[in-house]
Amino acid sequence: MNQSKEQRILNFVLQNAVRGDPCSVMETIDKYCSEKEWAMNVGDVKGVILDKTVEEINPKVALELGTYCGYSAVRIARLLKAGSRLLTVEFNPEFAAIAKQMIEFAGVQDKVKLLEGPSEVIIPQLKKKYEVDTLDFVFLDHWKDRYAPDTILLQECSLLRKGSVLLADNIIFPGAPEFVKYIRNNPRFQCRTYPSHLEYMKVQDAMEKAVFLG
Ligand SMILES: Cc1ccc(Cc2cc(O)c(O)c(C(=O)NC/C=C/[C@H]3O[C@@H](n4cnc5c(N)ncnc54)[C@H](O)[C@@H]3O)c2)cc1
Ligand SMILES: [Mg+2]
Repeated sequence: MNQSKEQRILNFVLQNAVRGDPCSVMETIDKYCSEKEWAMNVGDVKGVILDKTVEEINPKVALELGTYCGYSAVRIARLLKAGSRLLTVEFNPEFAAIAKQMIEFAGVQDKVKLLEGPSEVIIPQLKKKYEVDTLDFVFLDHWKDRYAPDTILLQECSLLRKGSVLLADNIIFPGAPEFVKYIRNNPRFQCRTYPSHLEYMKVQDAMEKAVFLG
């Protein structure tokens, strides 16, 4: 049975990246996806916006929705201080298995907990089952029509506190119109748009940062 693109990306990392070196893993994925097969990782250009946001917040507890191959999980986890953790949610078992291997190869497994299942099921379990009080940072990069409902769900589950920061990928391409409408008109969020480019392409994209005001 021929391999999936995601399996080919993982194999390329296992054969070409330096084990235990998160930057080497990110660079290797970016190299493969810009030269051989495009894939929907946040990538090296928007990745800098992600890095700056994580460094500014220095989150103790971070949540990622949509692990995919684990590129942004590695990217975020490499910046987390000792004792901080990233919970990343992925419902596709094949992608979850690939991401798990990617995270372990990068050597950030002690900071990352991969939760397999749909965000709408996992989010309501975060407090009791995963011992979360509130989230300092949330990276949204899953199906774009889930951004708004999951942002509402996070609030309903009291997982956001004054100052919690959401960062959403793909505000322009593929776009998340319901989310943008919801968040920008919402007095409980302070929003800012970061124009950028789609990963590995000369296509306009943007990220939206939304700070919960409590
Ligand atoms: C054809 C085409 C390709 C790519 C683009 C451009 C483009 C560029 C980008 O940066 C993109 O992020 C995307 C994009 O669609 N991302 C969706 C990413 C989903 C991942 O998250 C997983 N997932 C999806 N919903 C859930 C959920 N509820 N609970 C748990 N996991 C979920 C999936 O299992 C995938 O692992 C697209 C435009 C058009
Ligand atoms: Mg994306």
